Amino acid sequence: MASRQGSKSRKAGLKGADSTASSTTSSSKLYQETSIDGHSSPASSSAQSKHQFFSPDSLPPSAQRSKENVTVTVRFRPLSPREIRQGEEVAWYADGETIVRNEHNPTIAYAYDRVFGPTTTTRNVYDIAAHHVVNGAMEGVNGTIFAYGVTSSGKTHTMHGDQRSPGIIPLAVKDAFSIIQETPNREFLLRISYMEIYNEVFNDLLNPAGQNLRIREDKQGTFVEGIKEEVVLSPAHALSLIAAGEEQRHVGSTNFNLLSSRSHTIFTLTIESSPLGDKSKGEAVHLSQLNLVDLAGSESSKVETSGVRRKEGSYINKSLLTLGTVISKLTDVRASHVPYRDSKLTRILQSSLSGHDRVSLICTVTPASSSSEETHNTLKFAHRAKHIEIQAEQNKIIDEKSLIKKYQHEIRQLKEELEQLKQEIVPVPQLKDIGADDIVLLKQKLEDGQVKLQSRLEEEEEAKAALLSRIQRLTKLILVSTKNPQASRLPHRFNPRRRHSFGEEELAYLPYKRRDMMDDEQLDLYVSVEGNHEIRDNAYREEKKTRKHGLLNWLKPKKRDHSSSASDQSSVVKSNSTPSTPQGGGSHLHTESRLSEGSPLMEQLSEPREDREALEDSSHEMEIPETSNKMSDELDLLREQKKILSEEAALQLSSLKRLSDEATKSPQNEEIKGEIKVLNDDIKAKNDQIATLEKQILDFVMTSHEALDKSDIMQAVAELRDQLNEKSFELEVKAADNRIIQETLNQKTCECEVLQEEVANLKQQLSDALELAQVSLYTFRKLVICKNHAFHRSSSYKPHDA
Ligand SMILES: Nc1ncnc2c1ncn2[C@@H]1O[C@H](COP(=O)(O)OP(=O)(O)OP(=O)(O)O)[C@@H](O)[C@H]1O
Repeated sequence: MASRQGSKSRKAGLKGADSTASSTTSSSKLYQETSIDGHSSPASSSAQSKHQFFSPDSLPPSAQRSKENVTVTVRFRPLSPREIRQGEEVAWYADGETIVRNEHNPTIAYAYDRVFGPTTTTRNVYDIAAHHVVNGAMEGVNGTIFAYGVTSSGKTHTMHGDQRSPGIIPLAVKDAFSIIQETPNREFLLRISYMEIYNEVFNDLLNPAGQNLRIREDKQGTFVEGIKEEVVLSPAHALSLIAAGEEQRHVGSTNFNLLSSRSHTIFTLTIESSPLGDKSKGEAVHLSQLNLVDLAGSESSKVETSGVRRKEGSYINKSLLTLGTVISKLTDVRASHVPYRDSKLTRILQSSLSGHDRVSLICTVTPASSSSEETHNTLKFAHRAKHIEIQAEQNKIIDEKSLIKKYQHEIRQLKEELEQLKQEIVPVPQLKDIGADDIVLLKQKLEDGQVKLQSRLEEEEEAKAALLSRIQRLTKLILVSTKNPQASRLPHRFNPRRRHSFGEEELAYLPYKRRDMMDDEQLDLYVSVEGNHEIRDNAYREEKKTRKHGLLNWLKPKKRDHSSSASDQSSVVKSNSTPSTPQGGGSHLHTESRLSEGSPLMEQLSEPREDREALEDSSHEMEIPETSNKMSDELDLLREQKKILSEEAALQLSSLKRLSDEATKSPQNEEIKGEIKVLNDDIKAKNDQIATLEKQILDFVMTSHEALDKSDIMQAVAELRDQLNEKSFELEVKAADNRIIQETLNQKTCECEVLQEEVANLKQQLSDALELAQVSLYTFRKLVICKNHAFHRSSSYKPHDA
C-alpha cells in the first residue's frame, strides 16, 4: 500500500496574485495588501463551520469547489527562561489579532489571517487554523496543515503537544472521530500512515523495516511506495500508533533545543466515506487525505555545529530553502518552472502546494531579539505563502477500488450466505402435535437421526459462527455514528469543548510533558557536554520514554478500550476492543492486504459476535453482546431440553396409565407388569434429569444476573472514570493556564526589576543634579556678595546713597 499525496498536480491557474509585494517590508504596503486581499479569514470560515457539520451531499455546489487562499497564521511562543535570563528583549510582538510588528522599527509590520500571542492555547490555534481543514477532509476535500519556523520556535509543541496541551495532530484525530459521530447518515473508514524525511530519505515510522522508501509517481500523483497504512478504530488507537511512530523519529539535542526534530514528519489520515448501509450501493465514495506536517526547524549558519548535526542541519536547510523557492515561484506569475523535484519534501507535497488541497500554514516564532533576523525571514515566508491560490475540490471515486466499498460488498455477500445457511437448518418437530401411537416409531427414528443431526448442526453452527465473525470483523472497520439519522436533521448542539476532551486512555499516548524552555540544570548539561550528542541523546531518549508513560499509567486499565471517555465510546461505534498498545507492533490492524490473522487484535476481532443490526438494538453495545448472547443461547438450550424431557415423560405417563388399566383387567399378565416396570423406571429417570436441568437453569440464571450486575458496575465505573478524566483534564488545562500566567508574571517581574533600576538611576541623577544646583547656588551667592562688596567699596564716597 502506498500513501498517495493527492491527485494530478496542476500549476496553471494557481499562481498567486502579486509577488512583488513579498519582498517589501514597508508597513503600509504590507498592511494594505493583506487586508484588502478579500480572502475570507480562517477565523470567519471556521466560525461558520465550527458548530455545524454539513453532510457532503448537502454542500452547496459553490462550497464544493471554490477559490480560496492558504490560511496563514503566526504563533508566538513565550520567551524561554533562558532567554529571559540572558536579558533578551522582545523584538517582534503581536499587535492585535492580525498584525506582527517590530519593536524597534514600528513601521515594519505584517498582517496575517490571525496572529496568536504567547498565551494562546493550542486548542485556540486549532479552532482557528486547523478545524476547517479537518472538517473539509472529512467531507472529501484534501487538506494539509504545516508547522513552519526556526528551530525551537514551537513547531512540535504546536503539532504534537503533550498531555497538558495536546497538539494539532491529536486534536485533529479526536475531531475526526467526533465528526463521524455527528454524521449519522454516512459510514467511514479511516487509515493512517506516518513517515519522516530524514537526510532526504523517506522512513516509515509505523514500520521500522520500512527505511529508505522510494517516491513514485503515476497519473494520480506522487506516493511513497511500500508505506504502511493502518486502519484505525478509535482516537486512542490512532494516538497509540502515532506514539509508537514517534519513538522511531529522529530527534536530537542542539544548542537551541534539547529535543530538536531532525526530520520532517508527515502524518496522513486517509478518509473514505459513503452513504450509510444499503444507500451506499452504486454511490460515489468520498476519498480524501489530511496531511499534518511537522517540519524540522531551520538553523542559523552562524551556529556552530559539527558532525551528524551539521549534516542533518544542511539537509534540513536545503529542503526548507526549496520549499521557500517553490512558494515564491507559485506566487510569481512570471515563473515558468516550479522546482518541486529539488527536495523530497516538496515532491511529496507537490499536490498540496500546487493548490489541490485546503492548506493551512502555522508559522511559529520566538519574540527574542537574538532570533530577530530568523523571525523576520519566517514572517516574510508566511507573507509570501498567503498569496498562493488554491482550488480544493471534493474527491469522489465511483469504482469498487475503494476499501470501504470492498468491505461493504463483502459484508453484503456474507450476510446473504448467512441467511441461506439459517434457512437450511432443519426445524425441530413439535412433539405435542404427534399422536401416541406414533411415539415408538418416532422415537426410533429420532434416535437414528439424532447423531446425524447433531454433527450436521455442529457443522452448520461452525459455518455460521465463521460467517458472523467475518461480518463482525469487517463491520468493525467501518465507523458509523451511534446517533439516529433522523436526529441528524435537527440542528446540532455541538459542544466544541467536548470535541477536544481527551480520555485518560488517549492522554496516556501523548508525551507526558515536552521539555519546557530549558531550566538551569538542563542548560548546564548542555554547555558541559557540548559536542557529545550521543550521550545526551541516549539519556534524553530514556527520559522521554519514562516520561511518556508516567503519571497516567497507574490509572490506565489493562488492554480494554471500553474505559475510554464517553465521547470516545460514542465516536468509535462498533469497536469494543482496544486495538493496540503503543509498542505492540503486532497488534496493529492493517489494511486489507496486510490484515494479519495471527495478531492479537485480529484474534480479538475474530471472536464471534452478533452483527451490526443486533448490536444497534442493544443498549449495552460496548460490552454485553458476546457474553450475554452466549448465555441466553445456553439457557434456551437447557430450557428446550427440559421441555422435551417433560413432554416425553408426559407421554410415558399416559402409556403407563393405559397399561395400568390393562393390568387391572388381566392381573396375571406378566408381560404387562414388565412393561409397567420399565416405564416406571424410565419416568423416574426422566424426572431425575428434569430436576437436574431445573437446577442447572436456576444456577445459570443466578450466574448471568451476577454477570449482568458486574457489567452494570463496570459501566458505572467507566462512567465515573470518564468524569474523573474530564475533571483531571480540566485541572491540567487550568494548571497549564496557571503556568502561562506564572511565566507572564516572571516576565513582568523582570521588567519591573529593570524599571526599578532605571528609577534608581534617575534618582541618582536627580540627587547629583540637586547637589550641582546647590553648589551653583552657593557659588552664585558668593559672587553676588563679592559684587556687593565691590559696589560698596566703589560707592563709599557717597555713603548716603548706599
Ligand atoms: N506556545 C508555547 N508555549 C509554551 N511553551 C512553548 C510554546 N512553544 C514552544 N514551547 C516550548 O519551547 C521549546 C521548544 O519547542 P519545540 O520543541 O516545539 O520547538 P521546535 O520548533 O519543534 O524545534 P525543533 O525545530 O528544534 O524541533 C519546548 O520546550 C516547548 O515546550
